[in-house]
Amino acid sequence: MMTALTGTPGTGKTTIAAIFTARGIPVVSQKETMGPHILEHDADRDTDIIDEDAWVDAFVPMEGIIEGHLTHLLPADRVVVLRCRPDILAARLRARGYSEEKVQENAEAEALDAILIETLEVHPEEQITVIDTTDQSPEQTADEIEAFIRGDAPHSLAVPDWSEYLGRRV
Ligand SMILES: Nc1ncnc2c1ncn2[C@@H]1O[C@H](COP(=O)(O)OP(=O)(O)O)[C@@H](O)[C@H]1O
Repeated sequence: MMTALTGTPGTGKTTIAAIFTARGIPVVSQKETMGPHILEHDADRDTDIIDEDAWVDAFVPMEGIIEGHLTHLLPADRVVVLRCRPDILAARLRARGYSEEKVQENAEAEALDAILIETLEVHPEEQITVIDTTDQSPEQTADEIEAFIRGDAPHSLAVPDWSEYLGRRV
């Protein structure tokens, strides 16, 4: 079974991956699988542009967890969408040294439910669970994800309403 761990940058994917690794549950990062599909490096945005369709088409489904903000596009059996309230997300990204432009862009995408909407276009609802990390510890989030993967917790599509953050700086 393959589980995709996705979410807007700053929602906690890397932090959760580190917790799983420490617990002896290996996590593969999407970056490790994208090498052959990098088209160019966008120096201004410090990010690689990848051929997403070619990456998805070539992806050989694996056992375990794959982490990254595009992994919901993969043929995963389950998808965990991490969420974070836009103003808290902005604070996390600023602490990481992101430019203000990238902070606002990601906070807006989170307020718009952008990744969740994409996930719903690719996967049936029962494969998807949404976890709001705003007010909980990374350990708690990792516990919830483990329970969902084991089949001990039902999926949840409880979507927070962050529309008040739309169209304004956070
Ligand atoms: N419940 C939580 N789950 C995951 N990360 C959290 C949580 N609460 C706070 N954080 C913090 O949010 C930040 C998330 O950053 P990171 O894991 O790099 O996100 P991503 O990989 O999604 O870009 C970290 O500083 C982490 O400590």
